[in-house]
Amino acid sequence: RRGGAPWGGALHLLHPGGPRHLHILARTYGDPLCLRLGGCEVVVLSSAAAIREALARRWGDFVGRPHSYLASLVSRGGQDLALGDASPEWRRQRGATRGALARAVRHLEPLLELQGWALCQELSSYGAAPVDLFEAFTFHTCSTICRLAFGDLMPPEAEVRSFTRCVVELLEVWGRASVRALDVLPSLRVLPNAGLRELLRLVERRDAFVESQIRWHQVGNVGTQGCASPPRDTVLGALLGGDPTVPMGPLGGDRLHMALVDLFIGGTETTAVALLWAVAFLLHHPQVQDQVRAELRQVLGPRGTPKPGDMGRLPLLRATVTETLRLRPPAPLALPHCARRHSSIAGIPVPAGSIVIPNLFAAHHDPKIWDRPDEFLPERFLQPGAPWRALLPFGCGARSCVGEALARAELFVFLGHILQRFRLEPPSDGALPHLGVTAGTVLRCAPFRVRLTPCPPP
Ligand code: HEM
Repeated sequence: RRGGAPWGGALHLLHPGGPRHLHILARTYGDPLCLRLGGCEVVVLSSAAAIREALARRWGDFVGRPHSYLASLVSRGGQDLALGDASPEWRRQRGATRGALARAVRHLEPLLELQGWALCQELSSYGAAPVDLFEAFTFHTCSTICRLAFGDLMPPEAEVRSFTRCVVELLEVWGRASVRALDVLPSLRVLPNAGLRELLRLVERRDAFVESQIRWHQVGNVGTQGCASPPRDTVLGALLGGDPTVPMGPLGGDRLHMALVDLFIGGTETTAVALLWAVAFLLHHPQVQDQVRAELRQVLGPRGTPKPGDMGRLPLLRATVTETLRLRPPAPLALPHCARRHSSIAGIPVPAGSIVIPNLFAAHHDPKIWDRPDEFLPERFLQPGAPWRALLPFGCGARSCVGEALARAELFVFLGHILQRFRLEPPSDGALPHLGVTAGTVLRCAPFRVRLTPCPPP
């Protein structure tokens, strides 16, 4: 409808250009863009105004998630916080998880200090050799969630590293075209599928790790610092009912299991790729690196380190993180929503059952809102009147990201620690990272290497 996007346009949805092609389609055919795919209405929203209208103002109409064969297989029949449809059980699961995270995030400062320090120690160990930082970043974002979830009773490092690889591989295998095809072409489900077998093997490994942690904490062990399990101020402790102030708790069974799983799946790779994109842009813009480092030195002195509460005092570091999230939102198409009843967006009728895709990538590149939208300009967020409301890397409304505060704090603290300790330089052949985007649930950047040169003490 609206502009009558041809069937050929719909094929772009499945094409590995992903969000960028949807963005071009929206510019050509308008917003919202309505397509018919395999008998289903798909509505793509490409402006912040339309996304806010659907997900925040009319949240009750669009709070659902579409049914998916694969999502159901990996989430114990849809008991998932992120992919489960809206129901009273889901509402309780989301309320309890948000409450538990919000409580744990209040104690974030020492935890991020420790994790930021450990990250820089690992980076120091690479010496002057150019390195790909993907593995280090995913391990430290996953460890942060482990510390929040399990406190000082978190599993040993080797186990967390192996679990991190499992979480990353799971998203990679799930995103393969041969596996995704099972969602749209049911007839393929009767054929053997190597990707699906691998996906189910990874789900088993993921579940074994999470289940062993829940069991270990339920029986009331004693941690290295003598605290009884589950510690009240951890996410798992609060979800198990250790904290009566957490609303809608306690959780149990599959809902508890899948809530924990979602913290790891939702928070590991997204946060790590945001850090990687920040490093990639800073390699292209060494002058921004120098300015952020100067700000860190001036505000924190020679020994201070950035804390989550310093965002107001370190506006350029914060703006650098924000500009990275604008240009490369780690979840470029968010997660699909489903219309629970007949509704409308921007005056266009949307039938019940339609799939609604918020194209955050397009909204963040909208030339009507953003001046020079394709350029990395952190200073745009230092100016009065910057269009903050058009920035939606975590979505908005009733299904917005539950880990937003944690992710923002991690990105700010980790990037600050790295820039205080190291100059980011390209390898000796001068090769700069490729900044192009590819399709996928998570917006990965092409692998690149960086040299980490220790900064001389001020
Ligand atoms: C830079 C990092 C992150 C980004 C950009 C991001 C982005 C998003 C987006 C766009 C959504 C979908 C919103 C929608 O459906 O409209 C989402 C959902 C979600 N995120 Fe994040 N996220 C990040 C980090 C995290 C972290 C650290 C956690 C937890 C520890 C987390 C847990 C979740 C969960 C559980 C959901 C599902 C919420 C629901 O369906 O009700 N995310 N996130």
